[in-house]
Amino acid sequence: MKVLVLDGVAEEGLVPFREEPGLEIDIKKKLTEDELVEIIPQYHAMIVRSATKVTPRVLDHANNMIVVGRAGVGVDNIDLAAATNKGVLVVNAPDGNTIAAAELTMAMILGLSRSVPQANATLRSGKWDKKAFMGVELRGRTLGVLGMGRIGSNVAKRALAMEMNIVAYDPYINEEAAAKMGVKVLPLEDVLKQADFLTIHMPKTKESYHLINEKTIAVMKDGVRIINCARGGIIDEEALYNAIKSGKVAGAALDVFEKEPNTESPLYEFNNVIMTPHLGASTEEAQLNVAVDVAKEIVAALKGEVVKNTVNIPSLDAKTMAAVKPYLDLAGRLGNFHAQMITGRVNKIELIYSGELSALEVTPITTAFLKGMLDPILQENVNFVNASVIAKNRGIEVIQTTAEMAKDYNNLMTAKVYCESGERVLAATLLQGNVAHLVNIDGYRVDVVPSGHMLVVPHYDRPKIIGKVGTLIGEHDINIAAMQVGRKEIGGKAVMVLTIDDVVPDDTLRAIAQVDGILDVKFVSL
Ligand SMILES: NC(=O)C1=CN([C@@H]2O[C@H](COP(=O)(O)OP(=O)(O)OC[C@H]3O[C@@H](n4cnc5c(N)ncnc54)[C@H](O)[C@@H]3O)[C@@H](O)[C@H]2O)C=CC1
Ligand SMILES: O=C(O)CCC(=O)C(=O)O
Repeated sequence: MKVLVLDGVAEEGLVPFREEPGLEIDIKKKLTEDELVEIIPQYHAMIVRSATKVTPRVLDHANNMIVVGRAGVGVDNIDLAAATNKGVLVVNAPDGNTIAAAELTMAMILGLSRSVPQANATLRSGKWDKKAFMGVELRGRTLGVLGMGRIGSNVAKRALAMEMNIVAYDPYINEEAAAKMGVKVLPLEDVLKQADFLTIHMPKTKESYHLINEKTIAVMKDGVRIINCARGGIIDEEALYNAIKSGKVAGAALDVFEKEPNTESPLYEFNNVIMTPHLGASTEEAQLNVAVDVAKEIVAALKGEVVKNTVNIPSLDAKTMAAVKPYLDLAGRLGNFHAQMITGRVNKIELIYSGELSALEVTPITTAFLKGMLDPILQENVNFVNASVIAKNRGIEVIQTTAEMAKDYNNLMTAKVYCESGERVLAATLLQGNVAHLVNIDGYRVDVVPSGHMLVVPHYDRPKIIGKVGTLIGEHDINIAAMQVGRKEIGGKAVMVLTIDDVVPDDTLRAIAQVDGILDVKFVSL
């Protein structure tokens, strides 16, 4: 398999690739979208930092791509919807550069409070100008933190050591944990009102785009200083320009910009604005950390192992993964079995998880069912990443419910598929040794290991029918390995499941279907 490494990801961090036999690494600096589109089909994985834009067009050509890794936190340069649709897993390395970004933020806060870069520049131009650089102390001043995640909380911790008061806004934060740290969580407006320094540490999303704008700046204290080491676009740069010009904002420190690279901006006009070229993660330690972390994740993804930091599918910890893993195979088989039993458009899928299963994280099991069912039906590549999206895009309603009791079983997965030709129900359980057993077909009890070639034959429960089917199969030299009949009442409808050693030719299937008393015949191969 081939891995493409872009954007100057630290080469010394790529050890996990070099230790993996059969992986080839291509390291390239910067490619245009056209260049990327041309070479991308040959790669199975790719690592980027923030410079490369992984656009829908790039992904559209990434026909062998399994995983895209971001050596860092922010994945706003990767089109997640396009990656998911294409079935490409996106992983990041969210922990490795936290301290680097938090320390740059502290440098920005201190730089703003004491005008270090400006004083340095003035001195170098030959002026000993003490009067121009009267600073302010941080001790006793209030730092407003917007976004109290990994970086925000590390900034708060460091600012507390500088005896600042910390107020924070984060709608998704655990207030108790923040309070224990000595941070007061407040509504946005209160944080804006109280902050002497305001620092941003949230992702750029629809909600956070231009969160700092003319209106929110108007709420802030006169003389506030604003720091953004998170993402460009969270601050409306025009509104910031006007607020600095009017003196409302006493200073700003920006590591990130709405458009990057950014070498020209009206903000360059002001001496009280400090700007750095997206250096938050640029420490030797952070770059080594993120490269190692993302390379490990990519190796795991390529080997089909548990991946921790998935961005476009929910990640599972090792314990949860171990619990659900045997059911993924069962669900995949059940889905695939269904795909071969139904005819016509599927409208709705209802999955009921009973018994022990009801206590598990069942969403990945649902995904495994969808993959098992949709993969044989659709032309497009269906995998764990895109199975749910594909179902949704095709208007298939997927309902998953749980029930504590599973009647006669410790665990039972029941899959009801509603399609144009009606409703079909299959139920399966895991018995000893984690072996999947199909235990119900359309309400008829059976006990079949869903594997290999099978014939499912609904029929009337009358003498000679089973014998005729056996004869027809035998005439084609096909050996029957096992047979099961499920019926609800004597002489009513029944279902026969034959496990056979070979593929049954179409003309034999037609001959079986014509036997008097046979209602249908389906050949299922797993
Ligand atoms: N300048 C640079 O080189 C670097 C920038 N970053 C950026 O810093 C940001 C924060 O990174 P981490 O702390 O690692 O992420 P994180 O995911 O640990 O924390 C983000 C926090 O923001 C909160 N949040 C999300 N939407 C919000 C909203 N609308 N309002 C208020 N809070 C909101 C979340 O609840 C979370 O607690 C990211 O945008 C990341 O891309 C990260 C590393 C380096
Ligand atoms: O890779 C970098 O230099 C930037 C890191 C960053 O912005 C992030 O991790 O979100």
